[in-house]
Amino acid sequence: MNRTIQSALISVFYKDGLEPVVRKLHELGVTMYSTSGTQTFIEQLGLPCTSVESVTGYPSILGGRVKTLHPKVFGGILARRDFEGDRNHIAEYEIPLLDLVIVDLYPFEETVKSTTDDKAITEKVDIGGVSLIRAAGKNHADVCIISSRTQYEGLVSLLNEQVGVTSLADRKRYAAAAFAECAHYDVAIADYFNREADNSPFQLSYGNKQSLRYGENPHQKAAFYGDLDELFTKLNGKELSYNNLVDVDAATQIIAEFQKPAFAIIKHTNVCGIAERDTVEHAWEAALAGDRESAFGGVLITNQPITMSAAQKINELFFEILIAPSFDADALELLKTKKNRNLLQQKKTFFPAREYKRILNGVLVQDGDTQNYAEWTEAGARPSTEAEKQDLLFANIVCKHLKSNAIAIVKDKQLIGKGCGQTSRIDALRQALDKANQFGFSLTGAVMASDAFFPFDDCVKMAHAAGINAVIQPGGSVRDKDSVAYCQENGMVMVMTGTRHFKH
Ligand SMILES: NC(=O)c1ncn([C@@H]2O[C@H](COP(=O)(O)O)[C@@H](O)[C@H]2O)c1NC=O
Repeated sequence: MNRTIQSALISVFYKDGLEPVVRKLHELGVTMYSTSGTQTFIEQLGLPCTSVESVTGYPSILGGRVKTLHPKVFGGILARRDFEGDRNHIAEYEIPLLDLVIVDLYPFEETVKSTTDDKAITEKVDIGGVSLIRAAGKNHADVCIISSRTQYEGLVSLLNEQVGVTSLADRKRYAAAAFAECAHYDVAIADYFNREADNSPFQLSYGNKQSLRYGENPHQKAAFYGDLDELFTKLNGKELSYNNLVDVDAATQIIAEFQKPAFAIIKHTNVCGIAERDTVEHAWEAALAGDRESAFGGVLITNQPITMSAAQKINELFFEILIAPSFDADALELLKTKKNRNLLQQKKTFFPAREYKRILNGVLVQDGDTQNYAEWTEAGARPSTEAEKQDLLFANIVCKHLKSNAIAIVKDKQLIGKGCGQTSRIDALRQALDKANQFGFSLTGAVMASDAFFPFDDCVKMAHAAGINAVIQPGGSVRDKDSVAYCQENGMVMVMTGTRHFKH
């Protein structure tokens, strides 16, 4: 059933973007009712607006906590136009019918992000606005609900096209969005109030659906829910794919660990090249040299601005995505010459505080792996030298970002060999040694990191035979003493961290 909009209740927190809407409503002869701040805004535009107070006969009380919460407002929204009983009540209590409700809620999530003041946050729990949205959504048979300022443009187009008339399909679509808005808002509130509760339910609500071309494979439908614009500015390239996003996530997490100039190359979420150097250009060269073969088609990330000299070298490689905090103008121009290449300017570092994973018929939730090591116990034949310590720290971080079982071999802050996703630790080491040999790296003076303890002394033996003399691992095996004894007897450094970094 079509409905002509003759009256509207408008109560919005942010007034920006509202002007074209109220001008259009005025042009259509719609009677506008508003709460105080919104009324002032509309009147300052020179448009007539009736206060909600004049409808309810009450002033806004308790500092605005109660302003629209009144039968004369909710009666006008909830009344079923084709119910005689409802029509009689409307007439008897002189309730103005409301055909359109426009609400923009108090910014609860923004307030949580901007302050820790519990009172200020609690005050931003919108009561009246949510009630208006729910009421109008429920009575979508007669009333149209606009529940977010992101819908203003669409509403103006609709009012233009249909000259102030809404169809049932329009109102249903807006009602669906309205209930989603309320659900999202309530999840944010519940999350805040349950942040320290042990038995809090697991609930997540992400708006901003972005449909993807497909999922991990072309036959899988997929979408991303989140706000990429908060993290990146896209400077060039085609739409990011599902697999691209997964790799961008892995890339941003590993680069967040480095303060000095570093460059990392990611393939299928694993880092295949990474180095720390004095400049971005040198970091790039060293990262690439670590595994020139795997780097092809990779996702590249650095924590430094991309200079022209770095761009000229990066430009020689076929890659999918390059992420950097900024790009020099000439560097950007050069890199943009390939139109499908994604260039992302990272606005802020990102490391997840919580991780989620669907398993069986539920969800696993855990803290992000923010810790690098709990202790630094030198258990080998001698303590590590300063240079070894730097490489051991580096290797430990790299290993943390590889799929288990993982081994990382590092020399002079350059990853020269890695083994990951292996079903045995010794296989991971074999893979890492093969990689180092493939590119002709000498292993003398290199260090080795393991994401979890050595169950046997076979890994330290194999590493030693290859020329590696410093090892970092969490420890914790019932047979730790075998590996430790071997290191002690063979002049090797062995650091125990007490922190395992499984990544399944
Ligand atoms: N308490 C109420 O009766 C009430 N009715 C509407 N609001 C909110 O008040 C805001 C608009 O207020 P104003 O027009 O005074 O700037 C909107 O965000 C709306 O969601 C209310 N405030 C919070 O609950």
